Amino acid sequence: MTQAPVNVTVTGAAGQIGYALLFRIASGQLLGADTPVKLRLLEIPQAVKAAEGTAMELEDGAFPLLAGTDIFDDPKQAFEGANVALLVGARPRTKGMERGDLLEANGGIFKPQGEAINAGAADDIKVLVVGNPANTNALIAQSNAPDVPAERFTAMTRLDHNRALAQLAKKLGVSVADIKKMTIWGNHSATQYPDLFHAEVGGKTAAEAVNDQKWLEEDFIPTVAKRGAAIIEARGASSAASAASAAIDHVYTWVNGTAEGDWTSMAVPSDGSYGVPEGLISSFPVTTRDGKWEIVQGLEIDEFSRGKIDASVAELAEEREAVRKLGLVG
Ligand SMILES: NC(=O)C1=CN([C@@H]2O[C@H](COP(=O)(O)OP(=O)(O)OC[C@H]3O[C@@H](n4cnc5c(N)ncnc54)[C@H](O)[C@@H]3O)[C@@H](O)[C@H]2O)C=CC1
Ligand SMILES: O=C([O-])CC(=O)C(=O)O
Repeated sequence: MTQAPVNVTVTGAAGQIGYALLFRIASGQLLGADTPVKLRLLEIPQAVKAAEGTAMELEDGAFPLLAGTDIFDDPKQAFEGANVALLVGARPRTKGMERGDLLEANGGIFKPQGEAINAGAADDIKVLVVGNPANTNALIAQSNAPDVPAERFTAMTRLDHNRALAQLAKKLGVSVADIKKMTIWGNHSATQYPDLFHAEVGGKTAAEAVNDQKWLEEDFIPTVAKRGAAIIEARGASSAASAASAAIDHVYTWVNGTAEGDWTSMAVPSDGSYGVPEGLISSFPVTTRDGKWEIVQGLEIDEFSRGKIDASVAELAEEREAVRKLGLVG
């Protein structure tokens, strides 16, 4: 271990995603097998004891890369010196709810956390928001951290991206590793648009390889977009291990780069690309390199895709209006 440990702050550490996530971070899967990490866990006071139990188990894992675990119930302390922040802590939805129904309950969590990041995080801070509604919560945190470059705030659509890879691989009888350039556009909600017109499989676009517009429209898109609800229906609780796995993938790719000839999906602050209003945190195809992301430019968007992207972006604009009214963003 030659390098100084990277401070990783995880909120909602005693929750179900936290339980699946922390051990993978400690084992080196978030940042790489050569990077020691120091965990800073944030919980609400009532859940600190449970977080302490998880910290005991982390200790019992004897992870060579884990340089220590500290637990806080104060965001200011938890984000002090943070290099990476995973904002997971929020109420999950239950059967019959849409993620947007959580806006009021969860929105209030992300304003003080944005302020705490602004006040004390390290200069190279990278933030991933997982707590729902993830895109708009990321917008709230970002708007309350005016001294941190906006591009350091991202939200998670990697789980949707992974779901899209898995569904397509199953349909075509190929491995997920054979699929490149998958894109999720828009909001992490039922309006998201998983795009098969730019994804590639065996030298063709995925849409050509599937050659079945009815499946694409009536099966693939709704299956991916409503997978979270299907998991809640089956498990009685929302996705946890797959969400933790996607959070690991998101940060690992951000830090370590996308492969040549491929890209990933991340919800990032729009610069106006593809007609998405500036400032909305919307999912795009992105490449990453040297710890920075860039929106893939120049893709042709046909009428079908345009309609789908616009619908999801309109929902993001509505969510922004709603949190403006609640005084959570300027
Ligand atoms: N973006 C995505 O793809 C996904 C997002 N999610 C979302 O992630 C969030 C967490 O899900 P779970 O771990 O299943 O929920 P959970 O209820 O098991 O755990 C949430 C934890 O957050 C803590 N918490 C609440 N307010 C907090 C605050 N202000 N500061 C720190 N911690 C706080 C709670 O005490 C609890 O321990 C939910 O909003 C869920 O909808 C879940 C799956 C996928
Ligand atoms: O659906 C939910 O509420 C949890 C989530 O975000 C997902 O599984 O994609």
